[in-house]
Amino acid sequence: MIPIDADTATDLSMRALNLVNSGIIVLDAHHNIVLWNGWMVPRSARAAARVRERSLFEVFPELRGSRVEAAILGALADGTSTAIPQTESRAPFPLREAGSFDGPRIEQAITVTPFRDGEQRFCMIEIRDVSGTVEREKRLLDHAESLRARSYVDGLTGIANRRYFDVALDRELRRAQRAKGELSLLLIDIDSFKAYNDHFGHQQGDTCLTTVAQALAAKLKRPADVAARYGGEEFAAVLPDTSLEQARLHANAIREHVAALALPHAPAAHWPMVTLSIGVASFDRARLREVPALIEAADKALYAAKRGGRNRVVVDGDTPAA
Ligand SMILES: Nc1nc2c(ncn2[C@@H]2O[C@H](COP(=O)(O)OP(=O)(O)OP(=O)(O)O)[C@@H](O)[C@H]2O)c(=O)[nH]1
Repeated sequence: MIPIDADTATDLSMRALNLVNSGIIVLDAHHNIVLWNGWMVPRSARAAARVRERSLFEVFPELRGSRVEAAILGALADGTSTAIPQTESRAPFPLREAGSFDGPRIEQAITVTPFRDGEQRFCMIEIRDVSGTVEREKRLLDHAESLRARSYVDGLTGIANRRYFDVALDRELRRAQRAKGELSLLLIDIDSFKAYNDHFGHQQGDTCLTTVAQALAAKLKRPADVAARYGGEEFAAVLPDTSLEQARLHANAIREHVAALALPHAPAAHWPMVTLSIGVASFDRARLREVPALIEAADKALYAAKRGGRNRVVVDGDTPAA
């Protein structure tokens, strides 16, 4: 091995420092820059010769009052090391992708480490580019968010699915119980849908389901109202702050709206156009205070609407249809 003298070793150290894949700045006790490595040059658009012996806060005045300034003061005064993760202070140094003058700032993770040379104090600032990590994190969060949103949406009709309905009904029922409020539930079924499928085919059946779902959602105007596909050709609506009689009116408006679309039905159906039967029940402290009882009451009313001839609304407590 060829022996290396001290000067050569220093020269090699400097060259290695310029190859490091993060920003290295060394400051003296007066915050003046004594070292500015090669990584910093294209990202700050400042050559080492232009910044050496100048105060860091003169080169980057915006660092005044920042977490970075506090860390530097701490390092030079008390010898404290500080790590500033990107989550705490995203991009304190105005550094950009090499060659880009107006692009977004590089996301930065920063460490400030004090050291001494004899009596003299220094501190080293290391800046790592964590933009890739931040971007990946953001993509993962976006992906998780879209999965969560999709897991609550019915794939065919685009309205809320059964899972969302269960969550919403449970939440609204608890709220009604707590606040002594009102809450109504509609169970909605497309009449003679088997005949529709048999006559027009399953694909047109799917289109019909989507049209009805969208018409139902469009009739529910309050933000807290929920229209959901309950299963198959059955839908449900959760209507907070709505009494039984108000819910009857809503249900009739929905029924009339869908009948007025005049979607042609199969010859074997009860009515010449696509129609709905709707059962209505409301939260009732004495009798219908839990989800299963409320659903059962709405389902019984729906069954009565079917027996009563379809294309009608039956409300829990109405005289049973003949
Ligand atoms: N096209 C399509 N049809 C569906 C879907 N889900 C359920 N159905 C059909 O809906 C029909 C429901 O039929 P039934 O439960 O016998 O009731 P109905 O013919 O609507 O008669 P009533 O409810 O008594 O008026 C069945 O033929 C199911 O195949 C779906 O996602 N797409």
